[in-house]
Amino acid sequence: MPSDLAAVASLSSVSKRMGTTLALDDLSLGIRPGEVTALLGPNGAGKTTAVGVLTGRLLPDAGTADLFGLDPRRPVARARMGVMLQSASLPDVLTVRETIALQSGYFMEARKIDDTLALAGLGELADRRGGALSGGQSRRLQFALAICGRPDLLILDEPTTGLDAEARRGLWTTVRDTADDGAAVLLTTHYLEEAEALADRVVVIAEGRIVADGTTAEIRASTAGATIRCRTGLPEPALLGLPQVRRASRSGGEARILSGDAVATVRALLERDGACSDLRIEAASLEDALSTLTDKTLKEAA
Ligand SMILES: Nc1ncnc2c1ncn2[C@@H]1O[C@H](COP(=O)(O)OP(=O)(O)OP(=O)(O)O)[C@@H](O)[C@H]1O
Repeated sequence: MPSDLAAVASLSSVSKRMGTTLALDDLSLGIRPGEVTALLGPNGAGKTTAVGVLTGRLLPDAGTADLFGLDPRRPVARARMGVMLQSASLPDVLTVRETIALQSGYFMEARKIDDTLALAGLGELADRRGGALSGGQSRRLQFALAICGRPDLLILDEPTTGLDAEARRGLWTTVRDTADDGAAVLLTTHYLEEAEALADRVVVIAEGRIVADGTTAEIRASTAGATIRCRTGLPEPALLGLPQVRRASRSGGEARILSGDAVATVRALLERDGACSDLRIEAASLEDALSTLTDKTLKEAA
């Protein structure tokens, strides 16, 4: 449920250079309680860097980061946060239960170990040693470590990469429940279905800047358009030349056209190819909306 409460963590006009790349460019973002915020963007957009600054792992070159009103490097602020990064080393020799018990010991109000095991889908693996876990099972253990302390802020960097469909759905349920219980959740993801299923709010970034911020429906509407599919003999450049076309691709005999005005595009398409068949028009998907948004940024920057 979206909240009007003040942000528990925020970046204010943060810029951060990583090597030669300006990974964050004057970026401001607040994460609110009771809300799942999804950070979406293409590879290299700056998502992990934003998480790094928010969690105190990276220092901003300019601007400020704030975690529960404190510097994110302060242990007292970090104690209220659960984090699952893209990679983490887990103890090889401890069992899953022992690793969770060790981490839970740092928190005053940790969940019961059996509850954490169940929430992360690890009940049957409780006695397996860390070194014997598969990739997906290790991800589940990292998730367990992020949630075991009942954090007020849960940060998940691409949490479901490598998880099977059942584990992914289980994680979504726990993440949703965590936000419904009042915690703030920030997750980065490449999976649009994940943002659609989970997020109250989607923040799209490209080249270190925010290019859209709203619900998934708002983001789709902000690039209002339609996807046209049909069988046509027209080559890609001819499709791109039709009125209002933002992008076009062909696969086999089928063309897929993203248009800002489906009627104008289809009218011209039928004029140019009378043999066009199997014509279907759908509302643009979130994926189409995102590529339009991030493409636009790249073009404006060029
Ligand atoms: N340690 C580093 N040294 C040099 N450049 C870096 C470093 N870390 C990140 N970068 C660059 O900073 C930019 C932002 O990277 P970041 O990892 O934040 O992107 P991302 O949105 O998380 O990408 P992905 O979706 O691929 O995980 C990229 O161009 C990346 O190459």
